[in-house]
Amino acid sequence: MTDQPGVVVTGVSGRMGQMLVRELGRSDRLRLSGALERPGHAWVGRDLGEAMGGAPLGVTVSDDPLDTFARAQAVLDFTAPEATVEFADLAAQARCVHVIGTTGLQPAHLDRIRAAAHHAVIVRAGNMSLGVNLLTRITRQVAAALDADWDIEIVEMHHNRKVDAPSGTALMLGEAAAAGRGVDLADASDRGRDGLTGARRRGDIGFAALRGGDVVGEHEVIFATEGERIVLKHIASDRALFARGALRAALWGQDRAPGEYDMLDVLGLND
Ligand SMILES: NC(=O)C1=CN([C@@H]2O[C@H](COP(=O)(O)OP(=O)(O)OC[C@H]3O[C@@H](n4cnc5c(N)ncnc54)[C@H](O)[C@@H]3O)[C@@H](O)[C@H]2O)C=CC1
Ligand SMILES: O=C(O)C1=N[C@H](C(=O)O)C[C@H](O)C1
Repeated sequence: MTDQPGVVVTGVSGRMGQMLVRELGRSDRLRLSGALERPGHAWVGRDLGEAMGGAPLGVTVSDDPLDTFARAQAVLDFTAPEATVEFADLAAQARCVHVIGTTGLQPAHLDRIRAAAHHAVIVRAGNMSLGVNLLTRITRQVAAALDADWDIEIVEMHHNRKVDAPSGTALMLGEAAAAGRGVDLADASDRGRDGLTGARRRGDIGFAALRGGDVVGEHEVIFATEGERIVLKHIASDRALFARGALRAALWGQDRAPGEYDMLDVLGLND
């Protein structure tokens, strides 16, 4: 028996799920205690290591969240919005730290997550990397220093399997720019221009999403005015950095008071 916190990885066959398992294998502070996939998935009932094409890990892939969460202290969740809100309820019941990386969450999903956070620790971020979280701080600062003569555009590119747009990261950067400017993103956001759109509205924060190939994640915040542009850019070239951020959040959340936190809290970048 070990006193390292036990961790469940949900969506374990996914791009992030498998990366989380690899990073847990390297950790000497957390141990993999369970693996979850959706009911009907081919991996359910199989040894996780073998399903991943390697040596047995002694962990059987389950489709029963209640049972796996009951034997864990943390849940690492990079799945899909409907799954994530169900896991938020169940992880809170089991008093597990729920680390949510899932993006594409709509207001109703966010309300349910907020309710679950009354009972347990939830760390949620559209991007778990240090670089992007720092970039949100820089974006807020630059936006605060410039007036609306500077147009703000956020451009992101991801792999061709991504199902949500704009990315969670782009929205985090948009929120940061809006906060710096002292406006509400919901009022200022301009998404998906097409056709005869008319001229750009002063003060808008524009979003553009590109999809192609195997791009892990690239984000640019562009501040453009007459005669000059400032471009802030982050490039993620390895999903391991998101996984390492999630493990750090799971550890940070142990023994913390219930509530909803983000990676700025975990990284000590919140003011
Ligand atoms: N916050 C961050 O740092 C990052 C967030 N993401 C987000 O994580 C999510 C997943 O991304 P990927 O791994 O690329 O997707 P993916 O499609 O490769 O994996 C998702 C997995 O979730 C599983 N799943 C869906 N419903 C489930 C359920 N009810 N129970 C158990 N498993 C279920 C699917 O079967 C699949 O294996 C996306 O929302 C993505 O935007 C991705 C990378 C970094
Ligand atoms: O789906 C992805 O791959 C990613 N999703 C997150 C997002 O929506 O921003 C984080 C990262 O960019 C990769």
